[in-house]
Amino acid sequence: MSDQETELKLLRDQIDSIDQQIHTLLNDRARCAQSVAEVKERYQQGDREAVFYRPEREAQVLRRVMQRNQGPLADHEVARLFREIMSVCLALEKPMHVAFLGPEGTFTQQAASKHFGHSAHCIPFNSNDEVFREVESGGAHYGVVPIENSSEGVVTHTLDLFKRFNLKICGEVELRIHHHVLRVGDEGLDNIARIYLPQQTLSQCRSWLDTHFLSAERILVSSNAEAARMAVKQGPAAVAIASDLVADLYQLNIVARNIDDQSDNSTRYLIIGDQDVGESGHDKTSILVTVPDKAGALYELLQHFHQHKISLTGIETRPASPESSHSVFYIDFEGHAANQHIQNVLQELQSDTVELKLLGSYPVAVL
Ligand SMILES: C=C(O[C@@H]1C=C(C(=O)O)C=C[C@H]1O)C(=O)O
Repeated sequence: MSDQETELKLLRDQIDSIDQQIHTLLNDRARCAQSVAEVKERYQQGDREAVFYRPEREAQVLRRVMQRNQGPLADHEVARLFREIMSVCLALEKPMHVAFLGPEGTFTQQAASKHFGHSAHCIPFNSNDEVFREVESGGAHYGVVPIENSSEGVVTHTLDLFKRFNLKICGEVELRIHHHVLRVGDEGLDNIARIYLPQQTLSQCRSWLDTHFLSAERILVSSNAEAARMAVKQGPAAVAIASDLVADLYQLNIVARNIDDQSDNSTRYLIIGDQDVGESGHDKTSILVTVPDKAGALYELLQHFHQHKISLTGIETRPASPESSHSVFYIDFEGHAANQHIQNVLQELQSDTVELKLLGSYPVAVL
């Protein structure tokens, strides 16, 4: 055996022994999760199913993993591993069904996998309305819907769905968005006649497309996956703008990478469900408030937050309805509704508003 082989053998024996320990520990952890499930079921009252998924606990586990990490593995890499470990443990307790805006390969699907890990069963739906409906009817445990993109702003349609459906926000997840140019064949960026892409992709990559392909025809489609389907169907004259995942799914070549106008382009998604989430120690609360359309209404609303020193993380105005004399504000702020000072502000807001809908308190995104 050469010196190199001897040294490698020693190290690989060490790795084998560590793997064996990790393996035993993983199954020990899985057994604990099974016992946790038994306890949850034993204490469940009424005929509702026990709540197995606990976002606040998962956020705490992930935060602790990142805090205690000493390397050489990067914080987000160890957290990603633990994310998957919790995903398999939860699946052992109860397989989670998660609805997302499809088709297969959307950024929303990536967000769902990032949040729940790969052991959750993610099911595509044709619209965000259908995702809300599926969760409300109990067909899926949770849903994942886009709420805000760093370059495009808030997805107002999602906000409006919270008025129509009685669902809670159980979590949030942020996803870095990377768009690429996908194509059949190896012609690089030459001879492109048509570009298939959805509207939101055009908004996020417009300057790059104007600089590189001003003359190519732009054809708007319903999703990045649909763009890829068209690029496959039409051959090398057509390209799709989509993600790595879509490139893999449709076996297209990536001929230009990361064409997003904002290098840190990211989208925030909300996890919707029918569950009140406990405190994780670093939480956010979202509310919908309806106020009369009068001068100073927003000022009065915001004063309550100012007085209680509560930081707002987002505020968006939505029209109540065309004939209404009310405005609706969607407000996100730091803190959990179980905290006394948040309860105080909610009470004050209640007496100042026509309607206050508490959409939920949930852990601030960890990954
Ligand atoms: C084990 C539990 O159930 C689930 C699995 C978790 C885990 O694997 O750590 C954490 C929270 C829950 O989503 C628990 O509630 O503690």
